[in-house]
Amino acid sequence: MTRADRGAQALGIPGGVLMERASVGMSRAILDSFGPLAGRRVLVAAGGGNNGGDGFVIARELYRAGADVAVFATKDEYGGDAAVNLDVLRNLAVRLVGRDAFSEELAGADLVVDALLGTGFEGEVRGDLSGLIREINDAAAPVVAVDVPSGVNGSTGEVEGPAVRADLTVCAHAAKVGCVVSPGGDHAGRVEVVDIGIPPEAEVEAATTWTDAASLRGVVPRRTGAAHKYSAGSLLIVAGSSSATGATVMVGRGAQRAGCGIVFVVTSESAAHRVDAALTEALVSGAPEDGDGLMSGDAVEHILGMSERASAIVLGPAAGVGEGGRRLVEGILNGTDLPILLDADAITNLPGPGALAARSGPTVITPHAGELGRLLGTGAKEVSARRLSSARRTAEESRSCVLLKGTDTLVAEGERVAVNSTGTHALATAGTGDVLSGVIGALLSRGADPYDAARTGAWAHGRAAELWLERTGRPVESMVATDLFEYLPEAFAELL
Ligand SMILES: NC(=O)C1=CN([C@@H]2O[C@H](COP(=O)(O)OP(=O)(O)OC[C@H]3O[C@@H](n4cnc5c(N)ncnc54)[C@H](OP(=O)(O)O)[C@@H]3O)[C@@H](O)[C@H]2O)[C@@H](O)CC1
Ligand SMILES: [K+]
Repeated sequence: MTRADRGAQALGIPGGVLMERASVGMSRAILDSFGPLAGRRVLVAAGGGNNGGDGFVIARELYRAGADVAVFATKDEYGGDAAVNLDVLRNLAVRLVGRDAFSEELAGADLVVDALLGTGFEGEVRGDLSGLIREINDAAAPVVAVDVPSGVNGSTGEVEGPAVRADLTVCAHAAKVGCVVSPGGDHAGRVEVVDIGIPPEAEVEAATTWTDAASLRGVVPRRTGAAHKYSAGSLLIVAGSSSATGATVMVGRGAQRAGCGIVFVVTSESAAHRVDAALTEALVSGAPEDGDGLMSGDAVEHILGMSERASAIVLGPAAGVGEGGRRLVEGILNGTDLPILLDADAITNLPGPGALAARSGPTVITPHAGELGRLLGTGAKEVSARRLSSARRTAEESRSCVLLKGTDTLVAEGERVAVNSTGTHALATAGTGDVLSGVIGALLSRGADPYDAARTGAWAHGRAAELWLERTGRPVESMVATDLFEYLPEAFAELL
């Protein structure tokens, strides 16, 4: 955003013009959501930078719409465009209130506009601003955040102290990373983006992008006229144990619904017949197991033999954690250059992200915060607090593609990070991760590169859950992972 903004000014567009366009657009979005505001009381809390400057213009616009507007400005002296716009307010019947009147204004407000801190903020909120933020969060009135909820790091989504909880965040030019990546994203409420007139010459390629349907156009591999089952992608799934067959079945069915031509499964010897019965179209075989019914390190030879018929491998779900599992993962990683997705137990069986760096074949890992916290040795809490940097760091150290699960599923590879735009709380249920592994595995088997396979898989998986909600009208709590199979084809259809 900073580069785009500077680029626009370097082309000769004055900063004040950008501020005016941003704030007029934001005001329109505010009126669309909360209007009409004639006769209603609006309190604008404006900080000392350009975010506060936006607040001054919004105050003027909402005043023009008939609102009774009060403005509290944190600074005595302003400079630049913010000063110009504050001076305009002095000529209007907008009330400029001091800190002593802030709490009373807040109590009487019908709407609060948070223009304290925007993209210029990082770290922890200093001084009296933290008190203001706490008061805003305790107030009854709905809150609109300007550009970023104050206290949220707009570039990372990290939140180190108090941060505004908004009902609506109006962003200039593009959704800020901090408004969509958790925990910042959980503070933003609904996010609306307003055009501020940045010309294409000043556009920059963002390292962090939003995975929506448009960004996936042309990415999903198609089956050609002459396809046979192998050319349509053949996936080898190595999963499950004598006491856990469900995960294996869900990976398999997810892969089939994502267009994989043929699915092979290797699971524990004593579980193979049950998986075979549940996966009609797949070829299932059993591998040597240990006394606990987990595939043992001795299974490697059988698996590598099977892999000769596959174009990609999914390794992990419910395969067990321990010495046998570690030998299994190590043997497969070293034994083939096929694209491999590691999930669940396979991730837990890795000694660290560096263990993947030596692979020459493409690798995807799909941890949740707990699994990634174990892999990095930092713990789930640290990963949840710093999702973007945790995913980036893992991608760098493992030289792999990392999909970090969550309400804001992140896909990181090299310098790039994609934030998924689909999904619902319905997905917070057992087995959905297994389905996701199958979907991404299928895309890998069909020739998609890891980054595209992971972000397409995340999008389609989330979209299938949304479609289930839309079509059935049932409460989110009642979805089970197998419900996704019926809606995955429709989700993919939206991308084709
Ligand atoms: N043309 C443009 O530029 C456009 C910009 N736009 C708008 O400008 C916003 C960016 O403006 P910005 O760069 O002025 O930064 P901003 O978010 O107001 O923060 C600076 C203030 O925060 C303060 N502060 C910082 N850290 C702090 C801390 N830890 N704890 C407490 N305070 C802290 C810092 O205080 P200081 O360090 O100076 O004491 C200073 O007062 C952007 O989000 C968008 O809304 C749009 O209108 C489009 C056109
Ligand atoms: K703000």
